[in-house]
Amino acid sequence: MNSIAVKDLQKTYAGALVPSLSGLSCAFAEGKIAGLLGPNGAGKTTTISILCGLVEPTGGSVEILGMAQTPANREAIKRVIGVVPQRIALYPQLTAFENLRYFGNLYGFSGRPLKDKIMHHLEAFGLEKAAHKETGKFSGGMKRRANIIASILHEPRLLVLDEPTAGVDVQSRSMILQFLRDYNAKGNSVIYTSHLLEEAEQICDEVAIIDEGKLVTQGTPSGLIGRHGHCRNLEDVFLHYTGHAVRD
Ligand SMILES: Nc1ncnc2c1ncn2[C@@H]1O[C@H](COP(=O)(O)OP(=O)(O)OP(=O)(O)O)[C@@H](O)[C@H]1O
Repeated sequence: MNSIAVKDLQKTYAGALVPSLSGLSCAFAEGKIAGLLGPNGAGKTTTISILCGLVEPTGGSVEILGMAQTPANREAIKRVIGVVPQRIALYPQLTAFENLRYFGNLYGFSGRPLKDKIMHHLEAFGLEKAAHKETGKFSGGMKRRANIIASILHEPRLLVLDEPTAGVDVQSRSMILQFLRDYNAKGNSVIYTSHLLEEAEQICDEVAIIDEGKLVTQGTPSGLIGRHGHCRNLEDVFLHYTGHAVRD
């Protein structure tokens, strides 16, 4: 089974002159860590927003863990997918614990089991001492780690993260990457976006490079590097396919 499969995905935002996605097709096998890579404006966030049902595509089809993304499957998909957005989705005036209790309640958890679950994750992410601190007072790395916990309370089989390691220090990044490896080792699928190609090369079983709303290539990092004699690493592969011109 695939973790996700999108076919001929199209998206033109209301009022936009050019499409953000123009026929994107790609699929990742279940149980892998997959990277969705591309330059600024390639359509990564749009794709992720469509995968998690926040943005309606203008065309094409989406399957999540074998389920077509239809209104009838919305609830079933919500139970198996966890989404960590690029922007921090926490209430700054609430403590970490209060934020996580709120998100846990949304998934139907409450009482002692929810409290234990929250404390377990806070500890795993090195945030137990900050449990009762307002998240507005957290550092960038602490906010990112708490943001991830909010998305895994229901133990989704598929975790989708939009630039989870952007702008965090080395320690938080290392903790987040180890978490992704451990979460994947339990049999869960992970799809994530990043501009850090060295990181993606290390952590991803498979990557898809997209540009201008289309797939340009897909494969394992070593397979893609080996395909081109002049490419020493994933960054060389990325530049080979997307060029050196800067993007708006
Ligand atoms: N809400 C929106 N309304 C109009 N255009 C949008 C909207 N969101 C994104 N776009 C446009 O769609 C295109 C793809 O954007 P998207 O954010 O999906 O790319 P991205 O690959 O995630 O880029 P980045 O690496 O900069 O985050 C861009 O041209 C962007 O300006």
